Amino acid sequence: MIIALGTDHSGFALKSELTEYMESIGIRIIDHGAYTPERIDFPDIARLVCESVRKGEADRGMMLCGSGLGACIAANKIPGIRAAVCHDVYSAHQGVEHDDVNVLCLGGKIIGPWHAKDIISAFVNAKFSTDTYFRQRLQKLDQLELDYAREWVRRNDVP
Ligand SMILES: O=C(CO)[C@H](O)[C@H](O)[C@H](O)COP(=O)(O)O
Repeated sequence: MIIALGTDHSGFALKSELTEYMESIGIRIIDHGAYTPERIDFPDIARLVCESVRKGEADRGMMLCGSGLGACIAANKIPGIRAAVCHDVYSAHQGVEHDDVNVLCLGGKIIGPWHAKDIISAFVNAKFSTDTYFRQRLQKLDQLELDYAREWVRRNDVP
């Protein structure tokens, strides 16, 4: 599996502790930074990670920030992205199985590397369910995205 990986400064230390493990379990990483611990805004990195997923360069994405929350909010602004903060193993696999989560968000100030490794393993080994009703819910998520994009276009008087 190919994972587009990104972090801001607050997740930088955790990212550094995870890459070797990820490669050891067969994950190929596309590293979108940050490459140093200097302050950097998570929306800028989330854009790169999510674009990588949207373009199909990566199968899934992973974003780190201090809490995981800012990264998750940013990622979920991007069409086609279903990001989730998962700080437990159950959410990490259930999120993929039921909701087709495609960007895992972790908080570098919240969890340590050992717990993060278990969560990553659960995330990458999980597959979206074949049950029709989960697919129907995804279609409803897409419809929400479309409806509000249309509303934005109307409100901003875009021809
Ligand atoms: O957790 C975050 C957003 O949800 C960020 O990664 C930052 O850690 C947090 O906002 C604090 O920012 P600062 O620039 O480190 O003060």
